[in-house]
Amino acid sequence: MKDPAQQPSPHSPNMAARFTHHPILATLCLVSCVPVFWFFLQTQTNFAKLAILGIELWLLTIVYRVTLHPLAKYPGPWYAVCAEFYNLFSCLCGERHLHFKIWHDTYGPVVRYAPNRLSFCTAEAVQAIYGVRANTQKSQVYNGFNIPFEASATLTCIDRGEHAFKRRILKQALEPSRLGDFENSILENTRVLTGTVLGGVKEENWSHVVDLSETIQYLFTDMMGETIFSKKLEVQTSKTNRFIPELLPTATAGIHAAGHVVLTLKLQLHRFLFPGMMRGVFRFIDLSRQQCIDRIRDSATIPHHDVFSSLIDEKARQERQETELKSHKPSKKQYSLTLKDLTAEAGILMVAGADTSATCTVSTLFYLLHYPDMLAKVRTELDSVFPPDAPGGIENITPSTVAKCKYLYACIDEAMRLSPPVSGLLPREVLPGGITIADRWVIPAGVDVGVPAYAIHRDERYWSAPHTFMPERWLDSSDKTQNEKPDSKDVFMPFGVGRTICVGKAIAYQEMGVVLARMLWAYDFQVVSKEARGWRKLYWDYVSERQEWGRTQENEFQMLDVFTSYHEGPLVQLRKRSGRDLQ
Ligand code: HEM
Repeated sequence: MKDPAQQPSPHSPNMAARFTHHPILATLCLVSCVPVFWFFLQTQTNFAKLAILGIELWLLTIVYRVTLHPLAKYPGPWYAVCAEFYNLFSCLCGERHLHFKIWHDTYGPVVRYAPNRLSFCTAEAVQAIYGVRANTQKSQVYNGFNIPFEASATLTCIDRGEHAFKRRILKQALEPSRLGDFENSILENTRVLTGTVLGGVKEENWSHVVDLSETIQYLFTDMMGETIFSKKLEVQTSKTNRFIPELLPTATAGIHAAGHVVLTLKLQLHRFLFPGMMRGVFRFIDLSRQQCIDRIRDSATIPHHDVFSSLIDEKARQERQETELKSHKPSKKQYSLTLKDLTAEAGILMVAGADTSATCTVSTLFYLLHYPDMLAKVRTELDSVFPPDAPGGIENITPSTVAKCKYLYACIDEAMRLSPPVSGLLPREVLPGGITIADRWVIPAGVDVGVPAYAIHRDERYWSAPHTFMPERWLDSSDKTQNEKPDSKDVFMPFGVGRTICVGKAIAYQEMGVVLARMLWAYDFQVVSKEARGWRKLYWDYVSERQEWGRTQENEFQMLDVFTSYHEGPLVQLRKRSGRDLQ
C-alpha cells in the first residue's frame, strides 16, 4: 500500500482550482456538447430529442464527477468513480471485501469507490468515522433495509435520536447480566446438534460427509429463533423453516445493493427489476411479522426472558403513557414502537445474530482444521479444562465454564480478524460541518465514508504476518510464542466501533464458545479433499479457477460478501474422540 504521506492532500479549496486540474476532460466535455446540440436540432421526434438530452446529461454528469466534483482529487478506479453501477455490481457479486483490499493496495489509504463515497484504510479513520463523537450518521444505504420493512430496526436506523432510543431497549435485553437467561437455549440447541444431527457419528469409523457451513447455520438459526422470540424454528431437524437461512444471503445482498440506489426503492422499481429476489424478501418479512404477532399474542404464557420481551414491555409502556398523557403535549421528541418496527427488528436480528455468529464459528473451525498445531493447542486446553474422564462429559461445557478457555477465544478472534463476518464497509454519511481525518483529509457533509474491515484486518502496517492464522497475537505477552511485532488491536472491528457497536457481542461470544468447545472436544475432523469430493463442487472451486487475489490461497476461508457473509463447506467427516461421553 502507498504511504499516506506520499498521497497528495486531495481537498481542493474551490471549484476553479479543481477545474484546472482536469483541463483536457473539461474542454472535451464542453466540445462534446456541440455535436450533440447539432443532432438535437436535426432530430424530428420528441422521443429522440429526449434520448439525446438524457445521454448528454449523463455524459456531463460523468465528466463533472471526474473533474469538478468535491471528491475528484481522490484516487480510485475510473469505472467506479464515473457511476454507481460498479458499486452495485460489487455488492451483488460477493467480491466486495476483496475489491476494497485490492484497491487500497493499489491506490493507498483513501479510495474513491463510487461517485460520492470514500473508503479509508487507516486507524485514525476508524475513530473519526465511527467513534462515539464522530460527526456522522448511518448512510442512506441502510434505507435499502428500511424501505421493504416500512420501518427501521436498531441496526438500520439512520436518525441518531431514534437509533439511541431503539438501541437502549436492545442493550437492556442483551446486557451481560442477562446472559444467563439465554444459557438454556444455547445448550438445548447444541445438544440437538451433537445428539440428533451428528448422533450417528461413532468412534470406530469416519462419518458421512457433513457441510459445516450448512450445519452450523441451521444451529444458529434455531438459537436465534429462541433467543429473539422464544420460537422453536427446528431448522436443524425439519425442512419446514430451512428457507429462512437459505434465502437470507440473496435477500441481504439484494437489499444492500438496492440501498445504493435508494431512488429505485422509493419508486418501487425493485419489484420489477429483481422480482425473484424480492419475493424472497417479502416472504421473509411476512414470516417476521407473523412471529411478532404470535409472540405478542402469547406474551402472557411465554417466560419473560427473550429479546422480544424487552421490546413488548417498551411498547406496552408507550401505550400506557399515551393514554395517561393524552391531554399533555410531550416535552421531548417521542419515538414509537409499532408492529412494523417490531417486524423490522425481528427480521434484522435474525440476519445480524444468526448469520454472523455462524460465519465466525465455521471460519474458526476451518482455520483450526488447516493449522494442525493450533488445533492441537486448543485440544490440549479443552482437555485440561474438561477432562474426558470427568463425570458429566460434554455437559460440563457450559457458557460459564468455557470462559476459562483463553486459547479457544484467541482462535475465535483470530478467525474474525482474517474473515470478519461483516467483511465489507459499513457506510456512514458525513453530517453538516464535515469531518477531518488525521488532520489531513477534510470531508464535506453528504459524502459517504467508511473503513472496510477485511482490508484493515489484513493491513501489514497494523498486523504482523497479516495473512497468517496466529491466535497467539491475542494472548497476554507471557503466552505469546511466535508473535514479535505488536499488533494494532484498535483497528480490529468485526463488531463495528463506537456508537453503533454490536449489542449482541457478549451473547455471540458465549454461543460460539460453547458450540466450538463442544465440537472440538467431542470429535475428530477429516477435511474431504477436492478430489475426494467428486461431483460436489463448492463455489470457491469455481472462483479459484479465476486466479484472483484472495481466492487462490489454500488456507483462506472463502466467503462471499453479501453485507454479512455467504460460505460453503468445509466438507468434513467426523469421528467421535475416544472416551468422550456425549450423553
Ligand atoms: C460473531 C457475531 C457477530 C458479529 C461479527 C456482529 C457484527 C456486527 C457489526 C459489524 C455491527 C455493526 C453494524 C453497523 O454498524 O451497520 C453489528 C451491529 C449489531 N448487531 Fe451484531 N454481530 C454479531 C452477533 C450479533 C448477535 C448474536 C446479535 C443479536 C442477538 C447482534 C445484534 C446486533 C444489533 C442489534 C446491531 C445494531 C447495533 C446498533 O446499530 O446500535 N449481533 N453487529
